[in-house]
Amino acid sequence: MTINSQKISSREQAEAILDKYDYFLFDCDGVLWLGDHLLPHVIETIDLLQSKGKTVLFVTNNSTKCREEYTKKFHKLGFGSVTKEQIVGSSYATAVYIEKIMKLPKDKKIWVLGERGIEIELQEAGYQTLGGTDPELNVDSFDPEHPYFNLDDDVGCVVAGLLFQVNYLKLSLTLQYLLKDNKSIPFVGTNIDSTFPMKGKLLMGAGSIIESVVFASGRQPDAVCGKPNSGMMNTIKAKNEGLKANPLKGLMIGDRLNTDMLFGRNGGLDTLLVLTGIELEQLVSKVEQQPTYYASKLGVIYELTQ
Ligand SMILES: C[C@H](OP(=O)(O)O)C(=O)O
Ligand SMILES: [Mg+2]
Repeated sequence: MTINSQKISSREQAEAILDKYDYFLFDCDGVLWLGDHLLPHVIETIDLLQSKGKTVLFVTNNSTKCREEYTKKFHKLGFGSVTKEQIVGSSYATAVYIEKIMKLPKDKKIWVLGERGIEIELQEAGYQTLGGTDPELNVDSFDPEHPYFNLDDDVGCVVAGLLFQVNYLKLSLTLQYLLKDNKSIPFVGTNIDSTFPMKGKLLMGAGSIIESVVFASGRQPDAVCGKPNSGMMNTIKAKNEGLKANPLKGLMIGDRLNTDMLFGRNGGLDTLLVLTGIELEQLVSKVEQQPTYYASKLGVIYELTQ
């Protein structure tokens, strides 16, 4: 297959990108950073865009942090001016979905298989969460008599996402709620990423955690809210009228084809794949739907324009 995607490797190409787009949507893991390791010249690239008056948004599928915690991470890593309003995470997208689309009544509780980010966003939306990071669940040995096995009849939704503190009890309790009431409690996933990029390694992604309870319960999630779900794009467009009116003024930058690139394309935006995370250059020519552009890393936009 031929490559239709344009590789960003000259000053003219980088400047053309700066001229053409008003909205820059950035994926985070694999684009800006790998864990706490900042990728080269990303701060300079973001500063360059902001100095030109571009709208810069951060759209991450990583549900382990809420928007508030991401703001702190941005500041700690040296992105001085980033605000909570610029961040859209899959944990926030999940809370928006449950509140606005599913319209789960606020007196219902939500069982969480995941980290703090999910709990905080759901609590900010007005829901009481169960499970999640409750220290009661961090046990070394499995006890089928654990009090949590007295299932709470007020649980009206199960949310599953990326979990670092995985254990048998948390997975088995999630299974109980997925099977409860003839499998009728709504089941929502944060995102489908099979893997998670860490410096030089591929780790387990949220999708792989979710798949374990999918397999055990024989159920598929009723919704998965992160990229490429269009609900997340609609949330962004609702707050950015110019992007809604003219999606081609937007560029989605990411490191994964089946989430970031699909999300941008489905939203009507152009796309830029960077090769610092999940995908390798050889793949660009092999996929049917190629990104509009690709680049070795995000920082080339800054480097080529200096
Ligand atoms: C890796 C991904 O985060 P993102 O790349 O969307 O920031 C995820 O947490 O599954
Ligand atoms: Mg990524």
